[in-house]
Formats: sequence, C-alpha cells, structure tokens
Amino acid sequence: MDLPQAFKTKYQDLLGNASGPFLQALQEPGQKGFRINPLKAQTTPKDLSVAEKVPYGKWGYFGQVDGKGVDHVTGLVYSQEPSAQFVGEVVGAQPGERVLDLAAAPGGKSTHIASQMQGQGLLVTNEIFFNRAKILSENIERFGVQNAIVTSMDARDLAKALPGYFDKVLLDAPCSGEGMFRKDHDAIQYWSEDYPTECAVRSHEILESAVKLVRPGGTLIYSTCTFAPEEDEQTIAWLRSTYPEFTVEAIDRPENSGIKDGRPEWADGGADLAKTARLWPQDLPGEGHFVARLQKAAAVDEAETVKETKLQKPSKLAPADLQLVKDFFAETLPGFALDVQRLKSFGDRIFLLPKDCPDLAKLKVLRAGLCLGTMKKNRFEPDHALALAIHPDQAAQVYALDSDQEYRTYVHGDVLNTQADLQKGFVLVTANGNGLGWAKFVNGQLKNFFPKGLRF
Ligand SMILES: C[S@@+](CC[C@H](N)C(=O)[O-])C[C@H]1O[C@@H](n2cnc3c(N)ncnc32)[C@H](O)[C@@H]1O
Repeated sequence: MDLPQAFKTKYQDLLGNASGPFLQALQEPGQKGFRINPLKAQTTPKDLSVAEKVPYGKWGYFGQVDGKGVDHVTGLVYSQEPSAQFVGEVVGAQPGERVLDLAAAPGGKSTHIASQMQGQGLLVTNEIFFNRAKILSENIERFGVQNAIVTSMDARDLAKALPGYFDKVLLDAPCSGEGMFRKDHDAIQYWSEDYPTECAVRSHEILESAVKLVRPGGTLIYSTCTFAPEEDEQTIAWLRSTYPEFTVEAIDRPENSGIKDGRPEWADGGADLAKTARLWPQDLPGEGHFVARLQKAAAVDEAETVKETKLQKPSKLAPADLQLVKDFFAETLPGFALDVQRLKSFGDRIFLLPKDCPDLAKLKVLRAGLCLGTMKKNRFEPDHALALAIHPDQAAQVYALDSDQEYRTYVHGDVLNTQADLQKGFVLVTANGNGLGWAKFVNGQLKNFFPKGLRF
C-alpha cells in the first residue's frame, strides 16, 4: 500500500521513534470482527467461531462474517472490526435511556447501542444521506430492534426538533478516515494534507448541534476513525473551550486491550485530553480510532431545564382494521403482548411505536419503531421486520429449516414442500433457532414471503 509522503512525514514528526512500527502496521492485514446480537432468541452462531473474544465488551469476537450465511441473514451477528466495537462500549447505553446516534449509517454503533438498551428506552438513529439511511434502516430491521426511530436529517434540524432531549448523544464523525487506510484503500485517494483540517471544520459544525441535543447532566460521545490530531484532541479542546459546560470524562479500558491515552501535547496541552482514548494498529489487532466522552453540567436553575417534548399520538385505526390486526396477533403470535395504544399507521403500513415516542411531526422518519405489517383488502399481512424482531416461542406455528439446502431454497424465494403438521395460515420460518421470515401454509406447501429485494 502506497501511503502519501506528506502523511508519512506528518506521523514521523508527531510520533518520532514510534512512527516505524505505526507505518509498518499499516502495511499489515487488519483483523476482522463481529458482534453477537443479544436481542435474538438463540445467540450461538451456526458458522462462526466464538472462541476468540475481542478484549472489551460482551459481544465482540474476531472472525469474518459471510453476508449470505444464516448468522448474518437472521441478524444474529453484525460485522464490525474490533476497534470500532470499543466506541459502543464507551457509549454504554442503559435500558430506558434516550440515546441519539447522530451519524449512524450503516449502523455498527447503533446496533451495538440497541443491544445495550435491551428494547427499553428510545434510540434515535440518524443519517443525513437518504440512501445511506435506507441501509441503516435495513440493518436496524435485520437486527430486530423494536425501540428505534430511524431518521434522515441535518443535525441542525434535529437540534431544533428535540433540544436537550437525549441522555446520550454519539457523534461518530465523518472524518478523514486515516484509521481505515488498510481496510479501505480508497480512503487514501481522498487524503491530502489539508483534508483533516477540512474534516475538523465539518465536525465542529455538527458538534454545535450535538451539544444542544444533550440534556443537562447528559453525555456526549465523540469518535473518529482517524489519527489526525486536528479531528481528535484538537476538536475536543475546541469543544470544551467553546462549551465550558462540557467536561472530559475518563474512559475505562481493560488492561490487556492495548488502548492508549489521548495526546494533550498535540492540542492545547490540557491534561484532561489524556482521558480520551486512542486505538493504534501497532498496539492492538484492530484499525485506528479515537474516542472521547464528555459530560454536560446539570441544570443549575429553572431556565436551563428542558421543556418536556410532546408525545406522538397513536393512530385511530378503523375498527375493522384494528380487529384484523388483533385477530392476526391472537392467531399467529399469541406470545407477543401487543400494545394497541402504540399503533401508528403510515399509509397502509402499521407500526408499533416505541414507548413514549416523541412527536414525529418535525422529524424526517424512515422507520418509527417496529413495522408490524400492511393492511391489505380485508386482511393483515405481517412484515419481514416482525419475523426478525420476535422470538420463535411467541409464534403459534414455526417451521425450522433443517438443512443448508432448505435454507437456500427459502432465501431464493422458492416454495417449500412439507409433510409438517401445520394449520393453514402464517408460519414463522426459522434458521438456527431465530426468525428468518414468513411463509403461508396452504395445501402442504409453504408459500414464500421472504422479501423479493433480499432474495439471493
Ligand atoms: C463514520 S461514518 C458513521 C459510521 C456508523 N456510525 C457506524 O458505526 O456504522 C459517518 C457518517 O456521517 C455521515 N455524514 C457525512 N456528512 C455528514 C454531515 N454533514 N452531518 C451528519 N452526518 C454526516 C456519513 O454519511 C457517514 O454515514
């Protein structure tokens, strides 16, 4: 890999003797990783080994995910390189919190945060570019997340809509990507000597909105996948000088993780910058990352407390439609406690809103909670998202695919012939103990409802 000379000179100046091992590490292959999804019913992968654990977090392992394999397609695993997994650990979301992932596509950190929240509280996961937001939304769906709202908005508009709303806000900033050079060779083409400064300017702009979105007493997490001090320590130095209500917090790092302190001498020298964390490829089996966590001061007087946000009103479904939805759940998913007070229709699609969902009127929403299904003429058809979010023991009828051949037939979209003792109607198709999709049993055949766009 040919690194730009200006890049090499910059890090030779910054790192001195340590630049040799650093530049050498960038020439070596990086390690791949994945996280197990604790939201699924069955959490042991079929094809992947869980022998070698990433040294931080509960769910991370070394290994390469097959995008067409059962583990990926059922949403049991999320492919994420090991260093990126540390960012989610620093967020440390708790069940019941309100968390915002401001620059979220394709969803690595958001799915990690959703694992921590265990379906309780609200995750708003946002991506400014609509096409990337669609990919984010698909990943949230595959992961089986029920308590997320996926939006595609400029951070400034989000800050106007939900000021001071979140306990935790993550900005995983669009950055110069130096930490990804060996994983993504294209990142080298974008790089120039001025690029880190240009990216830092953009980070500052997004942070101006991010600080408004954090509630008093809440937490802001800022991360990049670059080594550039302009985007890392210098951006944090700028942040806590511009917004003195924010204080840099210490980050726990396991002893054997190889994670290093931030470098105050590369910014304004403030000792607090050593509390930030740097992940260097010469020190650990992962790519380059930087992460900082800052706490916002609690409100000191009434004027600083944030007004409660209006809640989203559920939709009043037509009585006949509501009855069809209730009948479907009673017959097909008797183990799913459907809260009809949270149903919301978008056109003919019915969603189950997250609990205490904020007013959606000022948000550009792609997904508001869990898509349950679609109202068709005189019937209700379940959505693929529902198959991925429920546990098989909630369904009245389950068809477990028991061979690779059957799995391939199903994901290809073909009908399955079976002697199984099933009643006419919807059946949850499972693979390796987790929901994979829907089928409709009619006359000894399982009619395939795996979405056309996902078939392969
Ligand atoms: C580092 S990536 C996020 C990766 C993601 N957090 C994950 O773990 O999968 C940064 C994201 O910021 C988005 N972005 C680019 N410009 C932006 C802007 N001006 N405001 C907000 N997000 C932006 C990019 O499209 C990109 O998806």
